[in-house]
Amino acid sequence: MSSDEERSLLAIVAALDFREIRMHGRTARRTVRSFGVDYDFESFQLTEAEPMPPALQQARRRCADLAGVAETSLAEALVTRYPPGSVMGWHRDAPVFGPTVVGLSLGSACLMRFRRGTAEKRRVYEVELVPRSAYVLSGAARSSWQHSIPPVPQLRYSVTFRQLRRAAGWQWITWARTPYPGRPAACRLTVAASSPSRHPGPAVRLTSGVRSTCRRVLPAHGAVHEAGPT
Ligand SMILES: O=C(O)CCC(=O)C(=O)O
Ligand SMILES: [Fe+2]
Repeated sequence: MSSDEERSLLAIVAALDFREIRMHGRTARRTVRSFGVDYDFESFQLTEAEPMPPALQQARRRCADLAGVAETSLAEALVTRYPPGSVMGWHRDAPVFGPTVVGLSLGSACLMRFRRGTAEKRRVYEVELVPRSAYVLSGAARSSWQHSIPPVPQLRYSVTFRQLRRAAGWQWITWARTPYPGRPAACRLTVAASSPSRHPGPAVRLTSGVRSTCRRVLPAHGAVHEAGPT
């Protein structure tokens, strides 16, 4: 995406009416706005949201091309506003969403961290997300690795495009009630066949089309906690 394209998309995104997120009884510092589908972080419920404005549909087209999926399969656009110092805690995207997630970064750079494994064996990797770039999370990077955003240095926006695991009907709402440990078999990952020691990091495809292996960071750097309502 060019600087001009980013500027015009930012003008639209920055003017959106963002809403607060309450998770585990606390209000996160980042705020969000959903299009297409709305996901409630506390009740794990999906509801229909208003359609994406044309500028987001255009961005979705580019992101769908990058990921090699049909643009209409990216049913949700979640716009997140990160004020300086705000974070996104460790998570995997809910199993109600499909196998491919595409994220677009706007405004300023941040890191995205990845981890998996139990505490003593845990490895943490990170990639830099530069503004105007997009990343694709699929395979194990989507389903097995957790990801987080450590405190962002400056105001940043992201647009996360996600598929619904079941496009038709509303049966998947019951899946959304099942948090990760008990997620249905259909949500299991396609783990890369490569040996974990040779390819230890998650394969995250960035805009360049290069499958980059993330840089490993010390486990101590992996802690990202939701900041309080300050
Ligand atoms: O800010 C980002 O790009 C990460 C967004 C994310 O992880 C999510 O929306 O689930
Ligand atoms: Fe995520």
